[in-house]
Amino acid sequence: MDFHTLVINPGSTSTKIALFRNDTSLFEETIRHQQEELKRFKKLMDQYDFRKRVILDLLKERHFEVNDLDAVCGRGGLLKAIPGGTYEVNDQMLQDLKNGYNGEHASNLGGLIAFEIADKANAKSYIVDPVVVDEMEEVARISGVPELPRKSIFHALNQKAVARRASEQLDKDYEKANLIVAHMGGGITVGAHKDGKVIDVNNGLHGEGPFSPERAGTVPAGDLVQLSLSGEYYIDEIMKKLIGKGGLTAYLGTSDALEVEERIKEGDSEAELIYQAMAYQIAKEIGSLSVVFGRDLDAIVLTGGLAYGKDFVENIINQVDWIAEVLVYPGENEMSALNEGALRVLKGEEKPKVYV
Ligand SMILES: Nc1ncnc2c1ncn2[C@@H]1O[C@H](COP(=O)(O)OP(=O)(O)O)[C@@H](O)[C@H]1O
Ligand SMILES: CCCC(=O)OP(=O)(O)O
Repeated sequence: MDFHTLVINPGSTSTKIALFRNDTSLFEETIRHQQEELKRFKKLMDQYDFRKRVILDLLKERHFEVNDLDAVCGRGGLLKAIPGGTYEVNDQMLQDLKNGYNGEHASNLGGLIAFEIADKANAKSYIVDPVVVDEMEEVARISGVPELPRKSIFHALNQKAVARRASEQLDKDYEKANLIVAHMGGGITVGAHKDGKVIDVNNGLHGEGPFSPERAGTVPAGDLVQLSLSGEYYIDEIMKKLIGKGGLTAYLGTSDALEVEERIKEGDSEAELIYQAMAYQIAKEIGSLSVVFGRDLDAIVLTGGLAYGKDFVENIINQVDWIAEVLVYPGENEMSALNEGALRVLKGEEKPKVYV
């Protein structure tokens, strides 16, 4: 029997869509959204109709009938912290995605849009390895302020998929490998994968780790408090400085690394400094996680959209290759990882987990 699965992956700077027949990709497309285009939406949920329309228009262009779908699998979402796996979308999940239980991120739209499209087609809807997968060790949760424990919010789906690929290349079981994986996209997360678990990782959403094309990363905490209380900004404006309008966007007015690279080629020294600083912060994050493994690190893995940037990647490698071998997998494997998660359930090889 053939299973047709539509995969939906809303990211901070793009909407990715793919259609699979069993494990064969029939098409995959990335629609990049300029800041200008998303700026008109005040809240994430305001993007719902826009992102759904993008997906449905594309299916129409490809002459694919929604009713022929067996499943729709979305990337989700800022739910409660949960173990990895495939979850069927249910009412509790819809509610938590809508309310942003752990905050706002484009992937909240993944499960919601998947459910609506699947519901109309009488198909199943799932999410796989959402950004809240939490395998952190207790020692890594301590932040220094008891009311503010560190949280595991990261590119779980791609980090896990790429870590498995790297382990295979190293001829090791993922469950026995020691890896540092840096996912470098609209957000940037760097995770310590030990024996198949991500035991430490920066919270890629809420102001921790390297700055990214659209996020601030770690900022001086006291100064942030002062700025927040200065009376010059509403809370939403401060949050936007951390997520959405931080990082490259704040310094250079764009989240598009290709544009930044173009500007550097044309001699823009400000663009060069900021781009170098982003590479420097990623290298420092990798360096700090390396102590988790002592001398037993198998490899450092670079992935995500920014890993296509040759000079950018070279810059990071030059700073960290003394620590361990560096493997580079540009882009991400999220679409096939989502499809595989749904397919395992559709084929009855695995039971879907229930979100409560
Ligand atoms: N060929 C490329 N060279 C350098 N940077 C690239 C390339 N392709 C995409 N990028 C950059 O990668 C970032 C987006 O990465 P991606 O993983 O697609 O993000 P997300 O899924 O978080 O939206 C953007 O800054 C984009 O400009
Ligand atoms: C850290 C949560 C996942 C994330 O940041 O995804 P994008 O880079 O796609 O925005």
